[in-house]
Amino acid sequence: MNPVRLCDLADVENDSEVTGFAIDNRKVTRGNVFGAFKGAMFDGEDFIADAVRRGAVAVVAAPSAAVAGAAHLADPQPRRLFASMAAKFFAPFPETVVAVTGTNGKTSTVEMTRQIWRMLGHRSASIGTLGVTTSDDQVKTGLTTPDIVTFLNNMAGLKRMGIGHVAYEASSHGLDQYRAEGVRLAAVAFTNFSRDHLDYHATMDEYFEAKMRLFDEVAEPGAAAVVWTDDPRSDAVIDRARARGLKLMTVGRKGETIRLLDQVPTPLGQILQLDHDGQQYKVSLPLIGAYQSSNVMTAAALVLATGGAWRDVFSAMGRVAPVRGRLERAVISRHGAPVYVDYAHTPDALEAAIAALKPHVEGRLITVFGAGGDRDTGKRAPMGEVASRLSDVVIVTDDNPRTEDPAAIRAQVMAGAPGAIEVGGRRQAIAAALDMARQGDIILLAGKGHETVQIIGTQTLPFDDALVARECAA
Ligand SMILES: CC(=O)N[C@H]1[C@@H](OP(=O)(O)OP(=O)(O)OC[C@H]2O[C@@H](n3ccc(=O)[nH]c3=O)[C@H](O)[C@@H]2O)O[C@H](CO)[C@@H](O)[C@@H]1O[C@H](C)C(=O)N[C@@H](C)C(=O)N[C@H](CCC(=O)O)C(=O)O
Ligand SMILES: Nc1ncnc2c1ncn2[C@@H]1O[C@H](COP(=O)(O)OP(=O)(O)OP(=O)(O)O)[C@@H](O)[C@H]1O
Ligand SMILES: N[C@H](CCC[C@H](N)C(=O)O)C(=O)O
Ligand SMILES: [Mg+2]
Repeated sequence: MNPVRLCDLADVENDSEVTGFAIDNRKVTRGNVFGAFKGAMFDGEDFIADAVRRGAVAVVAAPSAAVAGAAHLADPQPRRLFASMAAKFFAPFPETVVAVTGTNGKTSTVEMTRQIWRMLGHRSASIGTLGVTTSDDQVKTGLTTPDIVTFLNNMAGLKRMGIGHVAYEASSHGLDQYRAEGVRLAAVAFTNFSRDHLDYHATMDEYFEAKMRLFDEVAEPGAAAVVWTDDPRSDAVIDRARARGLKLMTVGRKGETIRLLDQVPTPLGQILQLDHDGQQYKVSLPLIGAYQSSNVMTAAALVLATGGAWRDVFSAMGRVAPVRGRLERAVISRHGAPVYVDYAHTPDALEAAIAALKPHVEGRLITVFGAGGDRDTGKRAPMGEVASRLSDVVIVTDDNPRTEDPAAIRAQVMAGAPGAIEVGGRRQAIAAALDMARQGDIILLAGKGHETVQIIGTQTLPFDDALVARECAA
């Protein structure tokens, strides 16, 4: 293969050979392009000299950065320039890539998109909170949208494996930091919008704008835009999609592409009555939770947008498998109460998860949850409020307290949850819920879903809600 030269990647006359890309000086090797960005914790510009010492041939940084001994590729938005150069370096990528944004439902939607493509005979993958998932394997990356170098490297690796279809989650952090782009998108999707991450974004509008980068900038005109219609922000998203020249496809109760006419919960799932092209269809979705119907419809539209035939897509919708940690039934207690594990970690998601289980509760709904440390503090009381308004028993406990005092986080959640029981230590809380549950009750363990650790202080300890529930039930 011909060596890649700097002048192939950017508008410069420098023909130095480029061997790779790095955003962390400690990972720089000879011939790399180093991206020096100002972050939340560090200023990447402080590491430029070391990166050059390690052999960086070019540094992508703000115009004001001091760069000596390597080419300075200056841009007021260095992350964007870095992403576009790295994309040229790592290409080729899978031919059919779609991206999903929204506060909740991204992981479920990309995973269902992957599954439906697979059922249609395509080799497919999803990238997101669960890691990189293919039909054979799941490799964790640690973040929903990993850093741009890992992201593009993963995409190129999937292409080399012969995978042509990829659905990825574009988180607001990822979009804001240009770490989820560079790959041509066939379609983008919007699931919903509600409170989260206000530790990072100053206001709800700023949070929304970060998500809208996917529609306004990352997707090229002509790509399809799948929009869930039943969210207060849906119309704004539809306007953005039109303004950008995207091919609009809407799903939901007001959807034009797939309309939800009716939804009836059954013991093992739900029956959806859908309209497509003026015809009515009935889907037996083997997943409980009204919210999963939104996700499966969005996934179905993404597959339609990328060439799937309705007949095949429609039949595949009835065969999607549960997504790990999303209303996953972990165990049934000794007294006959099922225990569900769900990743709800926002007020809206908690409401959706509780609403999902409500139709199945004969006795009491017992909700166990906490709120993450070093994250949006303003969502804590509202989560408490939702849980206590909609459940019969609420147990407030710990969920990744990180560097905060767990008792102080619990107190902030309790402030919104009158009558809740406080149990420090998540294992103790789960044990307490299993102890009190009787036949007809349902237990919801919310907030950690698929996670397999509890982060306390700077320690990352093994912890899996589903496993702990099974242990407590034994
Ligand atoms: C707040 C946030 O999103 N931070 C992410 C961001 O870091 P940052 O750009 O602010 O970086 P920084 O640590 O301040 O460092 C600045 C620069 O100096 C470089 N550096 C730093 C130290 C050093 O010794 N050498 C060096 O070169 C860094 O590589 C970086 O380029 O970019 C890093 C890599 O690209 C991420 O690892 C890091 O995620 C942190 C660990 C994190 O916890 N992020 C969470 C909040 C997050 O992003 N979550 C969303 C999920 C949201 C959702 O799904 O709801 C996600 O997409 O995963
Ligand atoms: N369409 C939806 N509407 C409302 N709530 C939902 C929806 N889909 C999922 N949820 C809730 O949000 C939780 C997280 O779902 P999922 O992991 O699919 O979302 P996500 O957007 O990937 O979340 P994250 O931002 O943490 O990556 C679920 O466990 C459920 O409680
Ligand atoms: N993507 C989310 C996940 C939160 C999950 C919850 N268990 C927590 O740790 O707060 C975040 O990083 O804010
Ligand atoms: Mg996710």
